[in-house]
Amino acid sequence: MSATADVQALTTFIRGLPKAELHLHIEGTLEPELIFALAQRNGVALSYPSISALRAAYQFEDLQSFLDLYYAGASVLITEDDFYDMTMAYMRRAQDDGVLHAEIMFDPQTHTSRGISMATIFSGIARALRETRATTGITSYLLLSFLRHLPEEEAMATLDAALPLREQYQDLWIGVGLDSAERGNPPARFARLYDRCGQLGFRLTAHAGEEGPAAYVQEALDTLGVERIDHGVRSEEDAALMARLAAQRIPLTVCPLSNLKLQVVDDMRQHNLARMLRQGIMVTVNSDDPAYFGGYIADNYLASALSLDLTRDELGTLAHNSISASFLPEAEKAALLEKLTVYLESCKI
Ligand SMILES: Nc1ncnc2[nH]cnc12
Ligand SMILES: [Zn+2]
Repeated sequence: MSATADVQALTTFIRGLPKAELHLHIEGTLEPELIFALAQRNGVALSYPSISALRAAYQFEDLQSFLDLYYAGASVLITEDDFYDMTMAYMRRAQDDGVLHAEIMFDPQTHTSRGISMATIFSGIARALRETRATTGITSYLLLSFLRHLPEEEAMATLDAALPLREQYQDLWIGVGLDSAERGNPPARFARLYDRCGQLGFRLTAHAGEEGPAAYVQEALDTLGVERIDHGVRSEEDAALMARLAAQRIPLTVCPLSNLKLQVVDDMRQHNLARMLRQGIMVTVNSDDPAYFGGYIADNYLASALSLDLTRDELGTLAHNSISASFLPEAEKAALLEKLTVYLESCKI
């Protein structure tokens, strides 16, 4: 087979892999085309003259340089339909990439600070997720993410504003996360918030060890009590932590193209995804903010496979990990894992 045919076959294999996406910011799925369409619909002024000029600005030197554009892009989201359209666009892409279950983060503070109501945000996103579940069978959960560059009191107020909606969205809103600028904003600043969220029965995740040190991963586990770490790639700097992650099977939701675009790694061939996988760490592959980082989940699998020489068995393990590390009930996990087994068997014939 030619190299091109090889890549095509690999792409088809990856797209067909039944998988879960566990680290995805819905605001990070806003493609420039949709940003411009929504800006026009809502009369929002943008600082870029054209779609191509905006796309050309997607050159980031670190997390903060990305976040500045990401928050600016989210300013076009005003109405319930805007949140619906954004979410539907992502779910269509996820379906094309073989995603059977998605756990989606959203940042209410990015919107409530502009006067958008919590009800509008929930309603638009949830309508798209429920419609997708009904028409395709793809399931999804929502993780309400708090912005760590803002004070804990504001996160508490955000939780207070969202809680009255909990019952209405109990089929979707099952957990919380912590995102935004990591350096200088250690997890421990949100200990009281996480204590409260844990008591309320929410599943707990937090970004840690993306740009911040391995100590933040440890702190997210011990002080916040999270079950899953978003990113966690800098855990490798602490051998004892690595041993713990492996022994306790603590999932890391790794986002390879994000790490490349935000210069967490200089080259995909240096990414530690394969090393961690081969050390028995429960790594998963995800897209983070696909509209900004040049690829959805299948692109992340493919870039990792090509740069790190992942075998098809290893790609199967990554898909297996994604389902196992999800917050689905055990019976639903088992059903998805069965689909994965059948798929992998069918590829061997
Ligand atoms: N990769 C990332 N890290 C931290 N906060 C984010 N918000 C959206 N994407 C993020
Ligand atoms: Zn993220």
